[in-house]
Amino acid sequence: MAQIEVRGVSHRYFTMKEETEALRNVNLQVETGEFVSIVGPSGCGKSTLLSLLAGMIRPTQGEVRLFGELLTGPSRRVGYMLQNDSLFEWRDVLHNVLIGAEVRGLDREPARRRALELLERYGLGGFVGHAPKQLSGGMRQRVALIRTLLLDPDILLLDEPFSALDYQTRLSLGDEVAGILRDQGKTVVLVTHDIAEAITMADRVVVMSRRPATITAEHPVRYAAGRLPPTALRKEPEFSRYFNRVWEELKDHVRV
Ligand SMILES: Nc1ncnc2c1ncn2[C@@H]1O[C@H](COP(=O)(O)OP(=O)(O)OP(=O)(O)O)[C@@H](O)[C@H]1O
Repeated sequence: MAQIEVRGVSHRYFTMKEETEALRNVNLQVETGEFVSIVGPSGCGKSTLLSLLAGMIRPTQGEVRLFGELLTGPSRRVGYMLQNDSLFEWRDVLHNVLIGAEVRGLDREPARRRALELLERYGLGGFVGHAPKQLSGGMRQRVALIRTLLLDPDILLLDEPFSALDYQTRLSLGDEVAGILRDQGKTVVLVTHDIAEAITMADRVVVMSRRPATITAEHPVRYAAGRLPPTALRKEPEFSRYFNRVWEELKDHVRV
């Protein structure tokens, strides 16, 4: 059984002024432990698809099933990470990581121990008492990821988590995050504009059309499978083959 099942999903937004058809008949299955990237032209409906998976909105048509059950609202088994790290500036790193646990009312001491363990394990052990503003952009995103991991979700939804960062930081954080997520064995759905990032991080790349978006192609990335960090995969001979294949698929949907 697939962990995520999107069946015949269409979504329209209604405002006072207009109606926007964001998604049309989207079908997608993601297996347990799989890492799927979603690429598509700007404004096509990628974030809408993630919001549906997060249970924050309901589809106008079709259904989303997680773990075999119809999704009717946010699930505790799903973590969501956005482009903006949304750290609270007045809380130190540890207390930012603990925020979700507090909201959920988890026991303080075990949560604190696990937070410290994760911070240590992923290179932030020396920054526990720092304020977010004392950290680099890449470190802040790592804190945001650890905050999400603390709640131990089975599924992680990542919406352009690196796009606010400069290119070098983006590359090295991509390596770190890919390593952390493989290490944690999570099911991941990553939305990105960056084809290279999509190919080198995921087991499968899903291409969406322009709005109303549907899935036009899926490319299993057979050479990756967590074998090497994303930056090393960029140097592999198969990389450009996958890149061109995805770009060929995508370019007709991109308007300049
Ligand atoms: N809350 C909303 N109300 C009305 N329209 C919306 C809402 N959210 C998104 N839309 C519209 O739905 C369409 C799809 O938006 P969405 O944010 O899902 O696209 P995207 O592919 O994630 O965009 P980007 O590539 O810019 O991040 C866009 O036309 C957007 O303006």
